[in-house]
Amino acid sequence: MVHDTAVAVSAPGKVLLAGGYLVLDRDYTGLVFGLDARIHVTIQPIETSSGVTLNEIVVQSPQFADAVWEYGYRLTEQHGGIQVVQLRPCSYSNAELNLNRNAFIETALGYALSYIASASSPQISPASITILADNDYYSTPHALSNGTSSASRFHNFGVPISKAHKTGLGSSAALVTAFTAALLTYYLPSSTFDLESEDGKRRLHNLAQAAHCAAQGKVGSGFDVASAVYGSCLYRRFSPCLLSSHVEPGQPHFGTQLREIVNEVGTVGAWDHSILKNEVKVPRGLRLVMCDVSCGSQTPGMVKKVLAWRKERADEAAELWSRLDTANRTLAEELRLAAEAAQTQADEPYATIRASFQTIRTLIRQMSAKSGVPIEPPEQTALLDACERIPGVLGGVVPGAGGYDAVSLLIVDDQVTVDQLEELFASWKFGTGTDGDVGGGRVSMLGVREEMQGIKNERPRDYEKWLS
Ligand SMILES: Nc1ncnc2c1ncn2[C@@H]1O[C@H](COP(=O)(O)OP(=O)(O)OP(=O)(O)O)[C@@H](O)[C@H]1O
Ligand SMILES: C[C@@](O)(CCOP(=O)(O)O)CC(=O)O
Repeated sequence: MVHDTAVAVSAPGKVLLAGGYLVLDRDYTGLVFGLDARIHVTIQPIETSSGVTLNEIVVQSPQFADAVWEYGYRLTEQHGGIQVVQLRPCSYSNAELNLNRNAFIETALGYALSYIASASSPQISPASITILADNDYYSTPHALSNGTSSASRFHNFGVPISKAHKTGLGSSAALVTAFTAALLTYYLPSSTFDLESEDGKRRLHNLAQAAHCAAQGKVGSGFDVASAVYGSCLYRRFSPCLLSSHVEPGQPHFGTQLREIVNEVGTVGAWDHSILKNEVKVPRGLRLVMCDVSCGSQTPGMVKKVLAWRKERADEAAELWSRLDTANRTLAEELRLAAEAAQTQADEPYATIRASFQTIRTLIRQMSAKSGVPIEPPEQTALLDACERIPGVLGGVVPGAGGYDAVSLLIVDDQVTVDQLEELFASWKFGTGTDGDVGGGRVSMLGVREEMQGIKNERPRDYEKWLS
């Protein structure tokens, strides 16, 4: 049963097609595509038959086992914001509760409620929140991901989230962004917050970045949250110091400081990130494809190692990054020009796009060799080379941080090309990687493609079947 006041919001996943590592530095941009795998969040009042209301917010993710989190909340003194505390269902022991914490949900809830209390009213009514993730965020049975199955739109994975194999589409960023947007829309009057407005999106972006960084315990570039809000874009990061100027949640003044940071007023002032949406296009008749290389973990500490190389060999790194940045921006530009051209080039269609992919890959392999980090390891080189031999594949890269997790391809959007890729993957055996735990995995195409739109208001009734 969906309540009249219910709110539903969805946010897309991401792929950083070009600009991995460079985007950590404000001198460079990242070419990020939103993906049409979304995380959907619905929020509605808790119905109590007895009329007794408790200060409780229940969050559930019904596709997973043990995925119910109950929170109590209270307004702290001296503008410390709203403190949320996970409640322990009677049947749980303390040990079990520790296992069941969800840092992304808990942090996003604390940050959003603190902002709401400071920006509007500290009266927070009890609510029930349901999270639903499109199936491609996690490795699923083959039939599900290629859409040939009649299975549920939101597959029941039947395992705890920690046991589900992620495909790297940025579930935590899409979750934090959709979750924050749903809370702001539900609790704030529409005169104070409107998701459709530029100002609403900007405040959502700032708040979701703050919560996501706090939950993951580090300040990354934020390209994933940016694309969850804005969809595909050319992204330049915010200065990390913007988020180091507030006290911890619950401490005096946290609520006020958070509101000032999000609203870009007070001592911190305006955020300096940039989002260029019009610079990013995919020509008609082409599409992005994501391939899940389910064959082992990514080497931990890749970012640390690349940055250590950059520090140690500053001149070498600066020269390489400058060439890589030019190649990345050229790819974005070539895509945009081809998308805006009235007709495709007759003789050698998309030759410049193909060349851009090749340049990027060459430079990434140089960065891999110089830094000793397997960004495009030999196994991925072999896979990408094989994909690129298919005529309808214009090019491919190891996206984001690279490694052994995934490849992204730009292909001609036709069945022949998809069939040829499926055929290639059916017999492809991924080789053994350098860190010992990689090998023998299969490659599969996810059912996702690029998505231009970011955060979106949805109709709560569309999720009725999955709400308890
Ligand atoms: N459907 C979901 N329901 C509730 N929490 C989820 C859900 N999906 C992801 N999460 C939260 O996000 C965490 C995974 O986030 P993490 O940043 O490790 O991965 P990711 O964002 O998917 O990966 P990547 O950055 O490689 O794209 C989970 O441990 C869980 O806390
Ligand atoms: C290496 C980095 O630039 C990209 C990581 O991307 P992904 O999580 O592999 O999609 C890190 C960052 O931008 O925060």
